[in-house]
Amino acid sequence: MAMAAPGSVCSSSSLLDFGALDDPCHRLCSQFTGTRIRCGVAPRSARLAAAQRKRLAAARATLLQQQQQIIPMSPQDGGKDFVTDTMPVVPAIDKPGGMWTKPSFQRKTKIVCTIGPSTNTREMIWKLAETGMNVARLNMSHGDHASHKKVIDLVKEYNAKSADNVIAIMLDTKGPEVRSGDLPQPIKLEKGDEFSFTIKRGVGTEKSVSVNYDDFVNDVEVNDTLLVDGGMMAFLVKWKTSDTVGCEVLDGGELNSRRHLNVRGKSATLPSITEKDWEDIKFGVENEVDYYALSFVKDAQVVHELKSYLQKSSADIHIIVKIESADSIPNLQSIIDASDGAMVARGDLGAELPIEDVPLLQLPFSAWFEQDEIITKCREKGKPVIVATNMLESMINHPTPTRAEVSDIAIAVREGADGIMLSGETAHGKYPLKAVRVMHTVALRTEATLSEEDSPCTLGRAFKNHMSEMFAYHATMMANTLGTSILVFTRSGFMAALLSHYRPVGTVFAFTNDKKLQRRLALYHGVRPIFMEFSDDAEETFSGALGTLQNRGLIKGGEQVALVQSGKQPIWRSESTHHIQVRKVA
Ligand SMILES: Nc1ncnc2c1ncn2[C@@H]1O[C@H](COP(=O)(O)OP(=O)(O)O)[C@@H](O)[C@H]1O
Ligand SMILES: C=C(OP(=O)(O)O)C(=O)O
Repeated sequence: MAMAAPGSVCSSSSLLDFGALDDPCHRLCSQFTGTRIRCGVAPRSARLAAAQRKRLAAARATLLQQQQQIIPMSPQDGGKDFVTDTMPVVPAIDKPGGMWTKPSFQRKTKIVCTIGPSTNTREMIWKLAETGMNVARLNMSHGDHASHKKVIDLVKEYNAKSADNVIAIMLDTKGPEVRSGDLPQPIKLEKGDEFSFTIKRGVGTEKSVSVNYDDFVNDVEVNDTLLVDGGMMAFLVKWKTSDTVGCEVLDGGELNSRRHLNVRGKSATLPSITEKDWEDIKFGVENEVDYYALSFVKDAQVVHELKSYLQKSSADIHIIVKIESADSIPNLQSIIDASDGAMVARGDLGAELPIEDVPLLQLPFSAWFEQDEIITKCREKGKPVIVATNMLESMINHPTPTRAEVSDIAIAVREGADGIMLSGETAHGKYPLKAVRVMHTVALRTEATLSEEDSPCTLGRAFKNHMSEMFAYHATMMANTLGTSILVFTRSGFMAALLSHYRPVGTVFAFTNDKKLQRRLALYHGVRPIFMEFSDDAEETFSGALGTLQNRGLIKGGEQVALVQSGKQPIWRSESTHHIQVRKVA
């Protein structure tokens, strides 16, 4: 039975609609309606809670078993290594069209890969995608439009050819970042050496290099500490003139071309969206990217400005705000409210703030779930969060990660990040595929250890008022209890994002008739987006979706699945309808 929404009053018995009824299913779900409330409200009895925990553990064990069967392996990464030593791996299977294995859809935390010289070919884009990349990031601080266009076209070609995988494209703006200029060759500097940074163009000698930002000399004071690449090298400012800043080297090293420059504790006074950024944003509109990662956002105003530009351009591109500037911290909440998602850009953040503050700032992305206003926004909008930078830094040059890097990934997964990001590891590293595979495996392992209690707190004031949230919540609880996947049918992505936010144990298969939405959903935690044409007949759509999953080996006959249909744009009725069913796959 379906129910009318929003605003209609419903009894608990009308909440759930079972396509293929069976007794255990009925029993479990009726236990749920009205009683399965976490976040401060105790379960009905300890016995019930223990039974539920047991069921969840069993569901997780089954899922993990399935996941272990489909760990991807690229030909390049073939052979034994630490991953194969610890987990069963299915050998690569050659498929027509150069696809040699499926990525594991069941990893919930998504992997964002920066594309650069190591990976900007057709072969590498394919391999990254098949190894586990979910989002391809283009860093506009490097390369030109022609090289980024080539990558966009390759990702689109992959998406068009891949039967069951889709990659989102994220354009990361350069932003008001301060960088040193090009150098003919790297400069070696030692502690105590004198070196200067100048706003004069085209300087690149043993003693001085250009800086791309004219107000640099005004922003910097004598005795400031200047950091290169977040602290790889450090300089003490000793003097300045109208165009040059003279420094003494505190921590030496090798200075390469176009390196990040930060003044410890200060943000540059540049506008958040520079002229170059507007050019790049326009390029993103023309090439229909899925996300902008907006650099150095200091306040919500800049997000509104970009949104209104996108609206005028009729461009449906979501904005991920990069939190990387000291100035953004006091405005964190309004920035997040204005955005479609956020990135903890730890590189610049760790340079502008004391480095020991960075993990504390990463924390609020999960702690937000306990902060009323932000949890409400997250729940209503299901905004994704990406943790970025240095996650597998040592793998730029080495084939295995450090233990600390593995722990860093595990922490981000436990904190509930939607995405974890690779930068230099995939852009210019020696082992891009191995890095993706390590991320994949560590995320998968960590997710398998998380209990339902680690999911974000769910019930609050929005629950009482918002029909979609209530359905997303109950669908999650129901699917968790039964150990099922969830199928959601969505035209706007809203219900899929809500379900993702509730972090169900099983995969959320999000069926959509919109290819752009399909790509966008690739970033959302636990969501496996699948394109399908919807029929006017709901039953036809449902059986088509179940058939697709069965044909692809994603569900098996006899397995139960939960079906959820959003109320905003129902697939089979003209009036607004919400619907949850549990079905046994034929
Ligand atoms: N499109 C590109 N073209 C050339 N090099 C790139 C590109 N994207 C990334 N890189 C290289 O990979 C490094 C790491 O990527 P990322 O962390 O995104 O850059 P950065 O830290 O410089 O902002 C960059 O410093 C640059 O050397
Ligand atoms: C992701 C980051 O930004 P970018 O690499 O673009 O400087 C960062 O600073 O962590």
